[in-house]
Amino acid sequence: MRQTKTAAKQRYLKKKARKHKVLVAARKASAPKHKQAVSTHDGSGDEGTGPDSGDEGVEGKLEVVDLAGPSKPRVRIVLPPKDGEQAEDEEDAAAARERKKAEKREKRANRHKEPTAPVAEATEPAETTEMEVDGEEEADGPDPALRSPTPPMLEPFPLPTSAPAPKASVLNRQGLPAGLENATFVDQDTKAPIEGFVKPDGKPYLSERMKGRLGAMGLTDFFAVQSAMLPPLLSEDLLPLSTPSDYLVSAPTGSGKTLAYCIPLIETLSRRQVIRLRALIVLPTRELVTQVKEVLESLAKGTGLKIAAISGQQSFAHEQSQLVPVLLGGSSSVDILVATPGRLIDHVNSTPNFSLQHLRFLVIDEADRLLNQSFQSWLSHVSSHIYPPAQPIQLDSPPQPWDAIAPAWMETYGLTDKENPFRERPSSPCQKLLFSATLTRDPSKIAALSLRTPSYFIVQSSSHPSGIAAIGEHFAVPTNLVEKMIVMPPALKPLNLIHLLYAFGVRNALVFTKSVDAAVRLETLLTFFGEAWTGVKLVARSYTAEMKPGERKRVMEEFAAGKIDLLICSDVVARGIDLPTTASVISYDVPLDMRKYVHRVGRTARAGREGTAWTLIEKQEARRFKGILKGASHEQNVKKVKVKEEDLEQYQESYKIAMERFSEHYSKA
Ligand SMILES: Nc1ncnc2c1ncn2[C@@H]1O[C@H](COP(=O)(O)OP(=O)(O)OP(=O)(O)O)[C@@H](O)[C@H]1O
Repeated sequence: MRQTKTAAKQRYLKKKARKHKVLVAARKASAPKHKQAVSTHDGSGDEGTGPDSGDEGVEGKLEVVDLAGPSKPRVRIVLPPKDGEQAEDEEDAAAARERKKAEKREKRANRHKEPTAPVAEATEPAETTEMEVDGEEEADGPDPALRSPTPPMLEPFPLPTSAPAPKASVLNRQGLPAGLENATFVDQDTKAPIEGFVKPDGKPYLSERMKGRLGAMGLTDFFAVQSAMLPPLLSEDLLPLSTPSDYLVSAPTGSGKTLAYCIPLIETLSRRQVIRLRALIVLPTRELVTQVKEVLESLAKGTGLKIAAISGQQSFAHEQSQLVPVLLGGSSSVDILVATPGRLIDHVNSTPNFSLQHLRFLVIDEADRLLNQSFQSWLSHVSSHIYPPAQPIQLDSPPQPWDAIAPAWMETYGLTDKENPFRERPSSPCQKLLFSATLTRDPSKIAALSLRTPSYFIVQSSSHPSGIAAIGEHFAVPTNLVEKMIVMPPALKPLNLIHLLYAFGVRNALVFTKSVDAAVRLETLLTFFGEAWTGVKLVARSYTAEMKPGERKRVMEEFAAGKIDLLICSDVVARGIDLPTTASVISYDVPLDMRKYVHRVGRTARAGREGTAWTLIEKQEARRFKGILKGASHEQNVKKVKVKEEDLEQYQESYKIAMERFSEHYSKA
């Protein structure tokens, strides 16, 4: 035994000497040609990944392992492991095997991923297995596809993570107004009959006219957010004696937030005598501006209130002519203005006599979005026009009666209330109301609003509350929403979508893609597929911000009328848009964060209806998506659905034809 060991050792030392010679020869030979040495390898220059040197005389591999510089290539000999002395080499070999596997996987994944099309080649051999469709393994460790094929010395690219929720005391110190760290919770299932909606003293909150309007709209009961918000908002007068409190309201998508602020606005302002701009509603998109204006007009019938919208859908001059009567300073042609922030600031800056000094209500709907994006610093602009400036205003000529100066502004105009000289200077009666399905309580955003004695209301289901852990942000989805996800290899994503449509019978669906371009391409593919498919036909249309307003309106109407089965869009319609016929939402591309997820899925299951949200997840995205759900304590709500590879085979032939046409179509374009 001992002899055998000694003989082995001698053999080893001889080999070592031979290798040393080779090493010296290699040093000499490779010094000027080190680059070439790399290129004859795999091109990566990675340690331990190079192929065999091909030197038959040496039991091992000669590798250029590092390029310190042109004059100093470092070469090492990789020997087969001996008697456990080369544990490090074993690790190297294992690491190399892992890397090779990862490289193969990456190559396969790259073959699946056609960079310009929204789909991958259907003809690619499907590698789906039960495990992959299930995506189960992500729960235990990193997705193998995510194990980086890049050299091990590189740190993995960090994925975004949510910051831990700050404590209430910290939020207070950072400037969150008192009252906001403790929310009032309202059960989403609460309902209040409109007929018996009366004050504690038995007097009705609503006028007969308003009740008539709500009846005409088919409403019999108030939803939770309405029954919670109407009493405090309807208790104040048109010009309250004390300054009214501000409110922040977080309620799920489709829970009726629009009426929760439109009804009090109309009821309060219908008592006005002269027209002043007393309510301003700010919304992030044109679609929402139009939608809310329509709701207001419907509620305001018979009041004489004037409502206008400024969102850039009409020319600037036309909008100006709607807002201010010519030559009359401080006056207004409208009582209620619905606006996008950018256009609003344009008018504040450029429309003569346009003034916000009379505002009684400032409503910020989709507040988190509007507060998170600066939109030309719209909020500070608006704030500086609601409150009178500290210094007196220098006028070219003395103010005239028709200048219609708001009481709160009189002093700065050099005017005093002569009839009541002892009266305190009235502060602005402007009441701020913030609404969203994903409202932020980020102090840095909220502080800019200068809220007065604010209260915070959260409407959520008592049966499955969600997202309360994060004090900074609250997420809730509609009670009747069913949430599902399918995890699949990227190559099979289009076929999984097709399966949802043709086998699961998903119709009246909004499909979300990551970009406008992806939406248009998916529409093209589905149209070609539909033409090749011999079974049931369906109509898919893309809906993008690039379409003309008239075309967008027509497409919306066709979808609402059930003439379009599938409306494919980017996140432009994810917020606020109310299309009651939407039965399903499909996230063809995974939403980037929880907020986007909540707004997308909230296009269905609105106003107490049923609805299903599907999320299609490429295998390598699964871990991240689950992390997003987990961060909002929502992972239990989304059920995983398995789709077997054999179920997709039936579409292969039509899909191949569709892909050929698709490639032809885009090669011509
Ligand atoms: N009390 C009610 N009874 C019946 N339907 C209602 C009631 N209140 C609102 N609705 C309907 O519910 C739907 C959703 O309302 P709304 O658009 O205001 O939701 P939302 O909370 O603003 O949603 P999102 O956060 O997505 O903007 C609308 O079609 C609206 O007409």
